[in-house]
Amino acid sequence: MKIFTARQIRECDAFTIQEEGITSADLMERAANACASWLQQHYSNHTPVLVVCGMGNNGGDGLALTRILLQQGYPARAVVLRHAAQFSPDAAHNLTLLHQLMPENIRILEPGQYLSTLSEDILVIDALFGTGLNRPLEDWPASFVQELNALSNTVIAIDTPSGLPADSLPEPEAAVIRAQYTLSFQFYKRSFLHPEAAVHTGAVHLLDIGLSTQYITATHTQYYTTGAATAAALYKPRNPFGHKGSFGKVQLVGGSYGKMGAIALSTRAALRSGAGLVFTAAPETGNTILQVLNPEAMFIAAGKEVVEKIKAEDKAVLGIGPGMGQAPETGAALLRYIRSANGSLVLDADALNLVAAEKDMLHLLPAHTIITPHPREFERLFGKAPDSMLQVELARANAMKYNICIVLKGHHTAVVLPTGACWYNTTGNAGMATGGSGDVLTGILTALLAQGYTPADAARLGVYLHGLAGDLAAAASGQEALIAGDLPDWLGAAFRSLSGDL
Ligand SMILES: NC(=O)C1=CN([C@@H]2O[C@H](COP(=O)(O)OP(=O)(O)OC[C@H]3O[C@@H](n4cnc5c(N)ncnc54)[C@H](OP(=O)(O)O)[C@@H]3O)[C@@H](O)[C@H]2O)[C@H](O)CC1
Ligand SMILES: [K+]
Repeated sequence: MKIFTARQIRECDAFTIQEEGITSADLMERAANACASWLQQHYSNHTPVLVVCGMGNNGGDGLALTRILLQQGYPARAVVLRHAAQFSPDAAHNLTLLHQLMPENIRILEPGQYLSTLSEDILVIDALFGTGLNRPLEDWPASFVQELNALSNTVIAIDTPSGLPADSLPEPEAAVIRAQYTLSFQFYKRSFLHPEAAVHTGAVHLLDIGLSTQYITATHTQYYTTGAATAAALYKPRNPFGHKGSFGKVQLVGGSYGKMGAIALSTRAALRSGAGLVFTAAPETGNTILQVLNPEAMFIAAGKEVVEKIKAEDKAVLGIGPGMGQAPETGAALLRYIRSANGSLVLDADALNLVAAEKDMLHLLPAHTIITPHPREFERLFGKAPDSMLQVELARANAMKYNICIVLKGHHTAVVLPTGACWYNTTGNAGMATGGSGDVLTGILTALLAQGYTPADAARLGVYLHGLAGDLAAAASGQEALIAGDLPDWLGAAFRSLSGDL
């Protein structure tokens, strides 16, 4: 799904209005009705609702919503902050309609006025500012938001939590609503996909308000989300006439004293991701444990106690790094391999730390190599960024510079392609923030490459499947109990969901 900027969303609104021959007030009515339906599904009409409105169109949505809720029997009230000289035309129109229906349920707050005490059972709807926010909140609106945040009431934000920009991240101390839910129209706003915003958005629900598909299809963006539809489109069902030679050869390289488990996890994940043949290349000391853990995989001695040589089996796709350690012999072996490599390749963990220590290696990476850093490994490779969105921008610059795919791991892992396109993943949960999760991802990605997926497709599909396996595992055993070893066991169900078979 495409992610648009606030400016593009405004254009999309205008395009839709023109295309359908409707008024902007009609579109606002549609938006307010979508919110009302969501609320109806989740809260009975005995729930007291306070809609806190601004004077722009976000406030207009809030005023229209108050009217619709009143018509549905909710005890709903609106307060409007007089933060500007005038209302937007559609907000003014909806203020009039609400006034005609229930004038006593509207209160206008003048600058410096705050809500007096609010009973805890009141559901607060935040319709102060949406995508029209054009600067950080200051003075009265800022302290008003801080005051709302201090209450224990449930807060539901309309379109965006007020104070949160759509296309950038706020300063850490900025006044931004903390909502339990955000009901956002049609699109993710880019900021929602970054961890700094999660505390403000709460759970995000996208409400379809029928914006123009023609505009959406024709409009360029470099930012996307990978959801179920994208993943299903990327998936290539297994050829029923295939044999083990048809599904590729995976060779996972890594392991060292005390870290054989990492490469064992990658191996298991590759086995569960459809690879025809899987080899584990690890130090000899790991032979017994690795063969016992994954009897389906073949063992290759890559050194005595540490990885000293990396040699690809015929036509194998390599995934290098899990548990590999950073011994000098290992670094030298990696450099030798990368100098000669020309096929698909995944680099993770210690392989990335070795590259970070010898940055010239970045220039030697075969085209479209997939690297899978977590934010700290990323920092060692490419330097620091002030926030996670600027870190993605740094990733885009480096993916284009080195012609590689960067899988920047996080809450919404960003898959950054050599074209500069960035795909935010939408599966996964905090239970997966546990040792070994990344090793599993390396196995999945390498197995998909071996089966002929392009690096861009393998990266997006692999990250999605990894997160979905985590979601299924967490649904079964809870996030706390989730361990990386559970993930390969849920890959089968994750794959099946791609063909609608779940
Ligand atoms: N996306 C859709 O499909 C639809 C969206 N709708 C809703 O419209 C808003 C966007 O409405 P817009 O009028 O463009 O903007 P806002 O209501 O978010 O805010 C504009 C007003 O806020 C003032 N402003 C902006 N920043 C600040 C600030 N930091 N402090 C104080 N005041 C601020 C601005 O005044 P200026 O001083 O800048 O002139 C405006 O008064 C979108 O989010 C949806 O909720 C439509 O209803 C339908 C479809
Ligand atoms: K809002």
